[in-house]
Amino acid sequence: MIEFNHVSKIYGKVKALDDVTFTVGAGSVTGFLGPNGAGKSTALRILVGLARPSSGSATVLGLPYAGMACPGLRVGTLLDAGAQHPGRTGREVLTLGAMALGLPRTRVGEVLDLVGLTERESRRTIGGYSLGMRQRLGIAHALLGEPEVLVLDEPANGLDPQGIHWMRRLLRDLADAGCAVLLSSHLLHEVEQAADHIVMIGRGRVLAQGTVDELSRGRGLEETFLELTAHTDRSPGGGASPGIDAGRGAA
Ligand SMILES: Nc1ncnc2c1ncn2[C@@H]1O[C@H](COP(=O)(O)OP(=O)(O)OP(=O)(O)O)[C@@H](O)[C@H]1O
Repeated sequence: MIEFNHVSKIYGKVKALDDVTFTVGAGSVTGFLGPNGAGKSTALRILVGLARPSSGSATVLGLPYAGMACPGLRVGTLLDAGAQHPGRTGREVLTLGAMALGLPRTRVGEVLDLVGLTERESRRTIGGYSLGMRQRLGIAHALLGEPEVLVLDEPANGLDPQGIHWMRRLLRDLADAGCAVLLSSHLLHEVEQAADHIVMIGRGRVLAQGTVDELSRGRGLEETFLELTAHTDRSPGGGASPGIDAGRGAA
């Protein structure tokens, strides 16, 4: 469904991604977990054709995203909920999206219901939306085409506890219906509760991957995450530790 095949990306002196290989299968919620600057957004941008890999390839449903006939119908994406036009109403954004995908306008009401935005909220301009409402709108937009694959970058940012619970349920239901969901986040507990598979990334490299149980190693995912990412900080003073087998788990 989603395949990263030895993807590397170099920006000047920064190796944002280094030989990243993993797969997200149908019917799975895969958490893409890593600290700030680990390379998560870069990987998702490459997946949906917004950036080119320096080497390797990323495909969705067996094809490069840019090579799909109408990717919006099969692949739902939410990369930056804050990037929506503040002067448009939520309903306008969704109506434009539905029209671009050749979908009936009735689909707008359906996705609004799915994400819990009311009719009244949908008629307000996005400039007045909370971040949580923008996230819901972004998810509604991603769901317009009833996609087989869903790619979400930090979708829980700004959601309150009820919102996070709702999103978890939604992603589970979508996966149970056969959707392949890739959920990028640096929020460990969000990913732990929403995902069945985890890919941990640090400093551009896959540090480990497997089921939540496999990576928890009987002591909790947080311990594994902290151990593997402790020395992968890209900020000043951070640096890779020779004690970490950065290739562990990479297929
Ligand atoms: N367009 C770019 N030009 C130069 N460097 C970039 C660019 N995009 C990303 N980088 C660098 O690549 C590295 C990975 O960044 P990326 O945004 O993919 O990480 P991330 O895991 O999504 O982080 P966060 O959780 O903070 O969003 C960082 O060192 C970042 O500064």
